[in-house]
Amino acid sequence: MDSILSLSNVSKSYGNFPVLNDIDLDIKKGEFVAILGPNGAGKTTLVKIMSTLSSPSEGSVEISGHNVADDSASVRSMIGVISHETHLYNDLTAEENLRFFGKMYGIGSDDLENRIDELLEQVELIGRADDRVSTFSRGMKQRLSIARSLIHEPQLLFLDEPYTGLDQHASLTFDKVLEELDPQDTTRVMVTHDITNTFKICSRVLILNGGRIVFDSPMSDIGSAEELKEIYLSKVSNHISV
Ligand SMILES: Nc1ncnc2c1ncn2[C@@H]1O[C@H](COP(=O)(O)OP(=O)(O)OP(=O)(O)O)[C@@H](O)[C@H]1O
Repeated sequence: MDSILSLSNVSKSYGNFPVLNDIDLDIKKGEFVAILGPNGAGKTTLVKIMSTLSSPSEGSVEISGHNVADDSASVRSMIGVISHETHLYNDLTAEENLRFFGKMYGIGSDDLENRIDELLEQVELIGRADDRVSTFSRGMKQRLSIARSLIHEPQLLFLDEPYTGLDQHASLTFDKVLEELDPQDTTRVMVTHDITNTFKICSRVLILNGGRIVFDSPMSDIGSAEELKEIYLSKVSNHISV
């Protein structure tokens, strides 16, 4: 399998405070990688560095062979990010938001209109297409933000606690959206605290603790969600999270 994302000796400090320590990581095309870890382990910082939103203090990141520091513009068109921040315009309708982001990515008009309809169907907001985002609940904004992140069919999708704010039905809908992405077209990296769901949907699991990767395994080597929970506790129990 081809590598889509490589980190070499990545470290990050805020002032004198080290958050990530010497991370080496290679993610192959088609993988669905979960990043687990206690509060303050450095998960969001790692995803921000992977997705060009933050720079490492040391080391380098490559996406599809492009060095992120030298070529962030071409890299950004290949990636999508779903995080706590929805990056939506409140004064625009759902459809106008998606049209705005689609145009920003240079998607042609006919393709874009079809894509907007398809995504609004998928996240079950087609009935609210013409309503302003300011009238949406938090969960609805999160669902629209999921559609926004997929508008340009990114090769690499970063998800930082994407279930935040979603009710049970919306979470299941979102699982379906993720499942429907062709793994060969979209590699996924997800920060989450939900071990049971991670076991169900991810193909590889990393555990981050104290700014280091303390566990990295294909999910197929782990027998059950219970076993993954035990592994998690054994890997984080000796460390105090900050
Ligand atoms: N902009 C910043 N300036 C200073 N310190 C920061 C900044 N962002 C994060 N940190 C610190 O870096 C450490 C790691 O934070 P990070 O958000 O990456 O953790 P996390 O594993 O995602 O945690 P959580 O599970 O709570 O979301 C924490 O100690 C945090 O206080």
